[in-house]
Amino acid sequence: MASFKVTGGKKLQGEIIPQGAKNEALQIICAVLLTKEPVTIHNIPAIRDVIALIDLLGDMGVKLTHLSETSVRFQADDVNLSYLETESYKTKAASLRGSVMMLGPLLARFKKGRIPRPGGDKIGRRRLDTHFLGFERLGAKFDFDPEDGGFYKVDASNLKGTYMLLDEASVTGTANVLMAAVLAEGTTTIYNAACEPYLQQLCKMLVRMGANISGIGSNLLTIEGVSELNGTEHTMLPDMIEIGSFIGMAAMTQSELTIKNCSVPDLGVIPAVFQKLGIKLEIRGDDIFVPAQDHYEIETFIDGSMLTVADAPWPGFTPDLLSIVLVTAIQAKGTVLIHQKMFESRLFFVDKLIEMGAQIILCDPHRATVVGMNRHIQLRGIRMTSPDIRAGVSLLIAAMSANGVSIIDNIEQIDRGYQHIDTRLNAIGAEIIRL
Ligand SMILES: CC(=O)N[C@H]1[C@@H](OP(=O)(O)OP(=O)(O)OC[C@H]2O[C@@H](n3ccc(=O)[nH]c3=O)[C@H](O)[C@@H]2O)O[C@H](CO)[C@@H](O)[C@@H]1O
Ligand SMILES: C=C(OP(=O)(O)O)C(=O)O
Repeated sequence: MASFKVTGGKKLQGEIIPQGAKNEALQIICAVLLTKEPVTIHNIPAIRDVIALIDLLGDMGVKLTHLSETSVRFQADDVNLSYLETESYKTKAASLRGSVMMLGPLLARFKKGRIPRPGGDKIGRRRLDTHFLGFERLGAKFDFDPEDGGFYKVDASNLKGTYMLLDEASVTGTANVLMAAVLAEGTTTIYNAACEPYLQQLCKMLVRMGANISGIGSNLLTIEGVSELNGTEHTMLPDMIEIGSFIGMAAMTQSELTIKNCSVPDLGVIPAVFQKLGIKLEIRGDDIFVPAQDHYEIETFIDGSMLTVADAPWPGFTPDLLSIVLVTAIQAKGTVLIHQKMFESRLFFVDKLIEMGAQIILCDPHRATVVGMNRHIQLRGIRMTSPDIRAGVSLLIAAMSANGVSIIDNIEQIDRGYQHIDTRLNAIGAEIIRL
């Protein structure tokens, strides 16, 4: 288990380039299974989950050509389906959440698929019902017997397009069902589809491969099945969660930071939510400039009541940035209620922030009130463990703003989603040592 030793109180200065988007990469890389032709993908983030998924595809016989540090050509012309029966597949696929999205392409192209219960952040119950209900609507047979190796098995000898209303606007669920539907016979309509930029990017890539999809960007997707898809090239958007994390980091450390090439139109309400915390941002072309700010004051609602920041399916505010907003509010002036509606164990990390001196009341597993300290009291460095990716980075932000030295254990969690974060932040003034 690796750790970060963080010396707090260092200001950042300069420019940082966000990595390619983690959650987009996981969908896009699974989609290479849909064709036997080469698919070239650019701006791939060098993070643990993505590296693990690429390795897994390699083990399945997908040919990998590393064209540069961030570009890979994939060719799935000789996939070894018997690998799916092995212990190695089970262990590797179970190590990340994104692997579940191999199922849709496997069903579409090879008529069957299996996946162990996927990993990912332990942030509460993480159902897969939407995925399997969707596959069943397309005519697949689903089987899960915990006694039989713990695999979800799906058989789809004859996928047929249909109308379906998803039980939740699940991000990975929509991607999975969409990838199964593009090669199914006839018309599939997916209502209550998730429509994050990750999914919009996936749809655009599938269209370039020859798929027929309308309603892209909305919660109603219509797919006319085709019999084959061809190869393509795809470039990942910058990671909007990293961009939000850098905004929070700059504010908490009183740093002046330019976040480069943010693809601002794809950020939805993210900049506005940080602005509601009182943080000044300037959009300069496609960059976000965060000036050094000694103080920032949380807005109230129009009627004067306390601000609430809550997550919601896109175009609402992404749950993956709530932990960052929470930590950023610690040194604001004013009070904010953070309401994490989707996940039930994602706010427990606030106990570490409280130990550092933050004024936070955990109201229940879904809600925490942050009483901003307006820098009257500085956080103090402590030893802590990172429970999940976003809590991990929130703790890193807290440690970077604190007096003294902090140790953050279990930084493998951070590495799942943030590429070389220590090196990149040290280059602009942070003091983080990987132990
Ligand atoms: C690999 C990947 O892409 N992971 C992301 C993906 O996970 P993932 O696709 O696994 O998450 P889902 O979108 O399926 O659901 C996330 C949670 O939100 C709940 N839920 C979902 C939809 C809804 O309309 N109402 C609702 O309450 C679900 O019950 C679940 O607890 O989307 C999540 C929600 O944006 C993000 O946190 C994860 O980073
Ligand atoms: C929850 C997340 O990831 P995963 O779904 O991969 O666990 C995340 O990226 O914040």
